[in-house]
Amino acid sequence: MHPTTPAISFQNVSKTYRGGRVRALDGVSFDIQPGEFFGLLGPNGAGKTSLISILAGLARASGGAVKVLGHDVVDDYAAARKALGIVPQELVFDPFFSVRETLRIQSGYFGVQNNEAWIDELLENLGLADKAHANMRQLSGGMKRRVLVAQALVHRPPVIVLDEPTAGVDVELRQTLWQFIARLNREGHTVLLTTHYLEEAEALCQRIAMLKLGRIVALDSTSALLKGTASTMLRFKTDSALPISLLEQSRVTGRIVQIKAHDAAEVETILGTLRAAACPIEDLEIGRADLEDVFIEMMQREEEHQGAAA
Ligand SMILES: Nc1ncnc2c1ncn2[C@@H]1O[C@H](COP(=O)(O)OP(=O)(O)OP(=O)(O)O)[C@@H](O)[C@H]1O
Repeated sequence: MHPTTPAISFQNVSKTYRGGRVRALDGVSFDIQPGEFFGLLGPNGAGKTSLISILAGLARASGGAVKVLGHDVVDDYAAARKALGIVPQELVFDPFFSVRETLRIQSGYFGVQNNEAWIDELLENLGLADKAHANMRQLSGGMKRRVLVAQALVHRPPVIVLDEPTAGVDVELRQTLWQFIARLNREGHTVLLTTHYLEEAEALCQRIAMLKLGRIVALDSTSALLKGTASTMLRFKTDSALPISLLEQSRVTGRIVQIKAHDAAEVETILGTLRAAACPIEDLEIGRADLEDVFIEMMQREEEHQGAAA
C-alpha cells in the first residue's frame, strides 16, 4: 500500500431514493487519513446512515466512489470489507449462539484462524469475560451492544467505523468503549465515529466533518472548528424580553438565554446593554463555546445559505 493512500476516501458520493425524489447525499468528498480519529456529525436526516451504508457495502451510491485503503467498496468489495470493522446501530444476532461462538463464527467469516487470544482480549477489554458462555438471547441490551463491538473488531480491522455506538448506552459502557477504542487508535487503527453526542466528538476526534441535507457544511480539525466560532458564551435566565440589539447573536430557549461573545470586551458590552435596558438576569454563567455551539452556528449558517439560494 502506498503510504499516502487514505484510510477512507469519499469521492463525490451521491445517493438518491425514490427514483431521485429524495437526495440523501449530494457530492460528498473527503478523505480520512490512516491513524485519524474522525467524527462525522449531522442532525437527523443529514445522510450519515446513507454514507456509512455505502461505505459498508450495504447500499449502492447513486454516483461517485468510496474506497477503503485504496479498495473500491463495489469493485473490490471483499478487500474493502475486510479492512473495515463496523459497529452498527441495530442489534442483530443469532440468539442461539454463545458470545464466544458468535465471535468465532465472525472470525471464520473473515477467514481468520486461531483467533482465541484476540477473542479473549476483546472479551476482557469490553467487560464480557464472564459472559463468554452465555447465549446471546440471555444478554441485556447493553451487553449485546458490547458483543456488537467485539464482533466488529474480531478480525483486527485497520479501519473501525462506529455508527452512533453510544446512543442509549449507559455511562459505564461508554467509558469502557472509549478507553478501548482510544487505545486501538493509539496503536494505529483509524476510527470513524458518527455521533449525536457532541461532547464525545469533541473529546475524541482530531477532525470533524459536519453533514447537513447531504452536504458537507464544515470540515476541519476539532480545535480549528472551536476557534472559528465565538469563543465565549454567556448563559443566563430572564423573564424579560431581550434588547433588540442583542437578539441576532442570542439563542433563547424558554427562560434560558445564550449569547455569543468574541472576547472579554464584548462580554462587558453585552452586560452593559442588558443593564441599560433594565433587563434583569439570573444565574449568569460565562463559559467557553463548545462543539454544540459550533454545530448550531454551522447549521444556522447553512439554513441562511439555502434560504438565500432559494
Ligand atoms: N430507504 C429510503 N427511502 C427513502 N428515503 C430515505 C431512505 N433512507 C433514507 N432516506 C432519506 O434520506 C435522507 C438521509 O437519511 P439518513 O438516514 O442517511 O440520515 P441520518 O443522518 O443517518 O439521520 P439519522 O441521524 O436520523 O439516522 C433523509 O431525508 C431520509 O428520509
